[in-house]
Amino acid sequence: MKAVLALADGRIFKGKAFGATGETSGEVVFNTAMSGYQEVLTDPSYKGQMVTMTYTQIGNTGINPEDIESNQLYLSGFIVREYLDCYSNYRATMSLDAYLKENGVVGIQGIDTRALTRHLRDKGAQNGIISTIDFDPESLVKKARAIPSMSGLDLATGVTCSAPYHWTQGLWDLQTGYPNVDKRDLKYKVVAYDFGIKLNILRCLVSAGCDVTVVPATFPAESALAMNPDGIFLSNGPGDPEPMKEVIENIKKFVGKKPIFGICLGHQLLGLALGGRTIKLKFGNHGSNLPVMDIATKKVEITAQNHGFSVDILSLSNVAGLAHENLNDQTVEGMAHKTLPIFSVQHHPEASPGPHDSHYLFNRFVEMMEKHKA
Ligand SMILES: NC(=O)CC[C@H](N)C(=O)O
Repeated sequence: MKAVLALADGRIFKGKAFGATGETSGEVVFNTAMSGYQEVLTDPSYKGQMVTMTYTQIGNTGINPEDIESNQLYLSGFIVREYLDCYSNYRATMSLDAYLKENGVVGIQGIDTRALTRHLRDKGAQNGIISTIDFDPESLVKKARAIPSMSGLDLATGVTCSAPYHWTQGLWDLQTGYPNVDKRDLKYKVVAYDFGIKLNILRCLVSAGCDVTVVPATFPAESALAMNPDGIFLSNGPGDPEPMKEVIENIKKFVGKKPIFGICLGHQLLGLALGGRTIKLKFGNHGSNLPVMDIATKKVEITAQNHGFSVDILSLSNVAGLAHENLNDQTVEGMAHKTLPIFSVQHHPEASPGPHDSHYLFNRFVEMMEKHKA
C-alpha cells in the first residue's frame, strides 16, 4: 500500500505503508541509533513526534516484552528506509509491523531517509504528516502547516502517572532477568517526579540503592517533603518545559532543602526553576552514539540522547555551571549548582540499549544524598 510523508515546508517523500494505516502528524525528527527501535517506540519523550531512523534496516530483531521503556507507544509516526519483516532474536515474540498495527502507530518505509535527515539537518526539525489515504501534496502540506508547533506545548502533564506508586525492580541481569530488590538494600528514600519516566531510570535508581516512590507531575512539593525523602529526582518527558509553570514553581520549593537530580526534561525544568531559560534547538539530538565530556573529570562518555530543547547555561551564570558538554555541537549536556547538592544531565544515563558509560551518575546522586544526610 502507498504512503506519503509531507513536510510543512513542502518537501514530499513517497513510500510504502507499514504498521497501522491512516493519517498521522507530528514534529519530524531523526534518530541516529543503530539499534533499540523498541526503546524509541516506547519512550514517552517522543509524544507528538514522528521519528525517522537513520540506520537503514529496521525490524530485524522483532519485538520482545522485556525491552519496553513504558507500557505504551507514544510517538505519532515511524519512518524507515527498509523494514524487515523476517526477524531473528531469541526473545522476540512478534514483528515490528504487527506491533505498530496492534498499537495503532502509522509508519512509512522505503523512503530515502538519508535525504530526509539531511533536509531536517539543514532546514531544522519541522512538522509533517504521513498518510495512506490522501496522496495530494497540496492538501497534505496544508494539513502539516496547520499542526501546532512543539514550542509552547506542555505534553508531560498528559503522560504522567495518575497516582503515586512504589518501585522496587532493579537492572536486568542475564541470570535473573529484572530482579526485585530487597527493601533492606534500599538506603535512600527518593521521590521521583514522573513527567514521562522511562522504566530503566527507575531500575538504575533502585540498583544504586534508592527506595523509589514515583509521583505525578503536579504532586505538591509539600506532600513530597512530608515523606521526608533523602533526594528528589526529576524525570525525562515530552514537549516544551517552558509552559509547565505549576511544575516549575513546585521544583523551586525543593531547592536548598533536598539533593536534586534531573534527567533531560527534568534537567530543563530544573534550569527554569533555578531562574534560567531554555531554548529550542534547530534539530536537537536523538541517538545513542553522542560524545559528551564530564567537565570535572575530563572523561568522555558515549551517550544516548533525545531532546529538542536545551538549557541556556549563561542565563544561570550566578547559580549553576556547565558540568557536561556535548562534543558534537557544544550544547549544554549537564549542569551543577554552585553551592547546593543539585545536578542534572541532558542525556540519558540509564540508556537501554546502548552505552553504559553514564551509569556512574546514579552513584553520584547517591553519594550526594549520603553527604547531605551526614
Ligand atoms: N527526553 C526528554 O526528556 C526530552 C525533553 C524535551 N521534551 C526535549 O525535547 O528537549
